[in-house]
Amino acid sequence: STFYYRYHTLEDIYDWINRTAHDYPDKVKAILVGSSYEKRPLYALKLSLNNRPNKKAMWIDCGIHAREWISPAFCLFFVHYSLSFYNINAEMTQILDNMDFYVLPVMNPDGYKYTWTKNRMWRKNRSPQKGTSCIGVDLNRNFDANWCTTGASPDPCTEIYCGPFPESEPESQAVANFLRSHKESIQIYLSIHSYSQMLIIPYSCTEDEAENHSELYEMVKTAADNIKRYYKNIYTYGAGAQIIYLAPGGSDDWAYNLGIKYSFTFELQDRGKYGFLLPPSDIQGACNEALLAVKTIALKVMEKP
Ligand SMILES: Nc1ncc(C[C@H](C[SeH])C(=O)O)cc1Cl
Ligand SMILES: [Zn+2]
Ligand SMILES: [Zn+2]
Ligand SMILES: [Zn+2]
Ligand SMILES: [Zn+2]
Repeated sequence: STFYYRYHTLEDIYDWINRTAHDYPDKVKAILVGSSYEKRPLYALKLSLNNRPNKKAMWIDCGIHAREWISPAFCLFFVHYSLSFYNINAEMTQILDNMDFYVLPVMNPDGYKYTWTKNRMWRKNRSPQKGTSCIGVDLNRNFDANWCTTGASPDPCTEIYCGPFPESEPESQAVANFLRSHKESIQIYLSIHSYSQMLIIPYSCTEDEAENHSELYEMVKTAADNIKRYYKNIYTYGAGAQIIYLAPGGSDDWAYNLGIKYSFTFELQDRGKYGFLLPPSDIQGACNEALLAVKTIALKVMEKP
């Protein structure tokens, strides 16, 4: 169906979440992990296609930044692909027999709604701030990882506002709480963003190297090589502070420091031609590329002794 190759309103995504959980009651569970500032629910879908007990899990969040519409599109695509190709695609079957997935399709629903109704280029959440009419916190500067140092701003009127304190926002707090309470089973963290076609590993919040840097680097290099080989598209890869910018308070760095040693941020298509306004005709290609990177990383982690 063409459903997965179009962008969807927040309401349609909520309907899709409920329908998917309803249609696959023994494989998919909708977990309410929290709510947004404007009291919209934050649902994560737990995919468990093989009822082998105590499987490790991968966490994937989408839509932390409102204008990055390809991100939620990938989360929907990924859930659909997993359910449709289990016992059909060998690699996906191997992964799903070994690993559960937690997929949070829209981490910033208030912001996402706002991009459909008021301002397509909105990035932050929609929480009002004291002493100013400026709205919103950059949720990817609100996590407790070198919080609000160079690369974030204490000014609520900027796009990279870190918030009044770490985890000040209901959305970042919900994700941090869930990861804290599931850190024994969640082995891989992945946050989906756009644009610029990058596969980012820790750290972004400091120039220091992550302790398993060479292992993480090898994983994203292999993933980027696969994307080049199968889809003729170029993704750059490496530590955030090296390849994009020094920036603190990101979810991937925080998850890494929590102990989730396989932590990644993907920046999907494109490289600037359309940027955040990636046309629906490019959704399929962007999602296929991201899926290949997810498979590459999942298989590498499974191979680890
Ligand atoms: N830890 C991080 N990982 C990735 C990024 C890049 C995204 C790209 Se939109 C951002 O700027 O929030 C930023 C940070 Cl702070
Ligand atoms: Zn029913
Ligand atoms: Zn739980
Ligand atoms: Zn982003
Ligand atoms: Zn981005």
